[in-house]
Order: sequence, then structure tokens, then C-alpha cells
Amino acid sequence: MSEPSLERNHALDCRLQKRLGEFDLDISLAVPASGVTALFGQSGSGKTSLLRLIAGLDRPDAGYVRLGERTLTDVAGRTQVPVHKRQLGIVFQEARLFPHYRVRGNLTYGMPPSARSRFDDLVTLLGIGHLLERLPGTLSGGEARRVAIGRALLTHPRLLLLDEPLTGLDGERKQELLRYLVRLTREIDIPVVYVSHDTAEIATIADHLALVEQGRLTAHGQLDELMMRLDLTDRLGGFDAATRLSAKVVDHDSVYSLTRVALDDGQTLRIPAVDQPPGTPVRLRVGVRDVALAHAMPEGTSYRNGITTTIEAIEASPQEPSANEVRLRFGEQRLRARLTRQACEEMQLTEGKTAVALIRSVAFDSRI
Ligand SMILES: Nc1ncnc2c1ncn2[C@@H]1O[C@H](COP(=O)(O)OP(=O)(O)OP(=O)(O)O)[C@@H](O)[C@H]1O
Repeated sequence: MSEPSLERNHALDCRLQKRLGEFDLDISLAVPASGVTALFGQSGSGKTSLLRLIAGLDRPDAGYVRLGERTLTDVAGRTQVPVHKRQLGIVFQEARLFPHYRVRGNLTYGMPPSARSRFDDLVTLLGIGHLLERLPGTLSGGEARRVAIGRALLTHPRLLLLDEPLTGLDGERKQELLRYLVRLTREIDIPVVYVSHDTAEIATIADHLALVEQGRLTAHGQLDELMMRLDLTDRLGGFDAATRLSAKVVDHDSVYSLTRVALDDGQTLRIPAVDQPPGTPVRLRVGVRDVALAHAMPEGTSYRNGITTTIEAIEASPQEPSANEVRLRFGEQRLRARLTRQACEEMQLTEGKTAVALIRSVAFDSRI
């Protein structure tokens, strides 16, 4: 098996083959050195099997795993570094805490002295300070997982592996843990591999996406870029075709409970109030159906937001015979819209033309 060259900006490189009964896994994956990489795929596509091979819990039939310059697995070279020596923080669906140790003991178990200075910050970040003297049996599912994540991080890992960390939690607990995870992954300088089949969860937390289908990696890259790919609309359909936009808070309008945010080319949008000071980066989500196009900003409309864009591509929607997918560019950012083919024809929309994208204010979700 030939090995692709090791790229320096990757935390982890692997090429793994494994036969599991009838199932055949054959995946090459490079995990970027920063941000959250989501492994996304249907149930049974091979996400957990891949994670177990990376973690060293299973041995591949062929291939290798490298963490930076370090080889963790190499079948040809007969290398298989044991799980606890891999410098990986691993959190599976069940928290797997030591039942007879208090939370504090669970957190400090295996903690190197160098991590002591980070203990207080991490406990605060995960909101588990009030739980330190409790036994795991008295914790809720979400609390136990926060402790498990804290414990994994205090071992000084070079990569954090999270396997469906929100599974089994109810709606409110799920949102709460997701908020902690988003904050945590922004603050820590450790790359994260995040396994999930929940598109809303991934859209909230992930920077990169690896699409796993039937034991193969079928698409891989920045999530925002993949969501712009019209050819993936069907397979990423669960993401409810949308664009994620990065913006910065400019100011607030307390009378109407709106916040004005600036896009990277200076154009501004009004979104439902976000409780963040000016200058804070926010991520916005705009559904493809929440965008309309006009030749110019119309008068007397309920649309509050118009962005001047250039039409980059127009393609027939694979999902709706009556619709076209339109990709628009402004500055360095892009936006997708789904319009009827009839509207495109009547407005004579063609690639390269200027169009104003009209977006309903209420269509924005800020990233927690
Ligand atoms: N030890 C095993 N023996 C036989 N088949 C296995 C074994 N382990 C996994 N499989 C099969 O491999 C496939 C991939 O399983 P895997 O758990 O990796 O999927 P997944 O994408 O993580 O699914 P889910 O989202 O449901 O957790 C499944 O068809 C599973 O039945």
C-alpha cells in the first residue's frame, strides 16, 4: 500500500483497512491540526470502527496511524502502540468513570504534574466545580460526560476523540453539553475528531467534515466548503442545505432586539439579538430556502437584509425538479440559494451577473 506524504499541518494521518465480518473498511484520513473534524455518516457506515482503529483498541489488517511525527500503528512495521501510550483523549458514549472515586479523583487519575495548572480552568470551562466531591453514581448523564471529557483533557492529549458524546441525552441536557463542547473546542488548542450522525450537532460544532459511506471516505474538507458543493446536496441533505457565514458583532438595537453584524467584505446584516460585545465573531446559518434574489434592493419589503453578490454557478437541484441551486459570491464568502427554475429564467439570472440576496432576519442562527 503506498503512503501519501505526511503533511505538516495535519495532526493525524492514517490509512486503515479492516475486515469486520461482511463489512469492509478502507479509509485514508488526514485530520487538520486545529479545529473540530466531524466524522459523519449513517449508522453502520464505519465511524466507530475507524475511531477504534485510531485509538488502538483494534488492530487493522493493513495500514498505519501517525500522530504528528509519531507512528502509533504500522502493520507492515509491526508497530502497535498501546492505547494508554498514544497521547489521545478518548471519550466514548458511556462516560466510563471509576465508580468508587469521587469526581476529583476521576479527574486527577493519570494526570501528569504539568496539567495541574490547567485543572481549575478546565473545571470552570466544563462547569463541574460543584461536582468535585460527588461520586459518579450521583451524576446525570450530561454531568458524567463533562467529567469524562475533563479527565481525557487532563492527560495532556495531542488529539481528542469524541464518539457521539451527546447520544442518549434528552433535548435540554443535549443542548447544555453542546454549549460546553462548543466553548471548550474554541478554547483548547487540541484538534478534535467528533463522531456523529446528527447534522444539527455537526453544523454547530464542526470546522471540517469527513463523510463516511459504507466503509469509505467519500468527501473530506472544510464543512463550509462541502456545503457549497452542489454535487453533494443529496448526500449532505440532512444538513438541510444551508450556508454558514462568519461575521462579527457591530452593535445592538435594544428597541427591536436586533444585532448588526459585519461580513468580511464590510456588508452588514441584522440578526436576532446576540448577547455578545462588539467585535465578537459569530457564525450564522442561512437555509437555502431563506434566500431570495432581486436585481436591486426592493423598496417596501419585509426583507431586512440584502447582500450584493455575484452569481457564481447555477445548477438544477438534484432534490427538486422545479428548483435550481444557485451559488453566490461576495468578498471571500459564498452563499447558496434554492430558487424555482421559472424564477431564474424570468429574471434571466446567469453566471457572472450581480444579484442582491434577500435574507429574512429570522433565518439566522448564531453559533451558540
Ligand atoms: N466485530 C465485528 N464483527 C462483525 N461486524 C462488525 C464488527 N464491528 C462492526 N461491525 C460492522 O461494521 C459496520 C460498521 O460499524 P460501526 O459501528 O463502525 O458503524 P458506525 O458508523 O459507527 O455506526 P453507528 O452510527 O450506528 O454507531 C456495521 O455494519 C457493523 O455491524
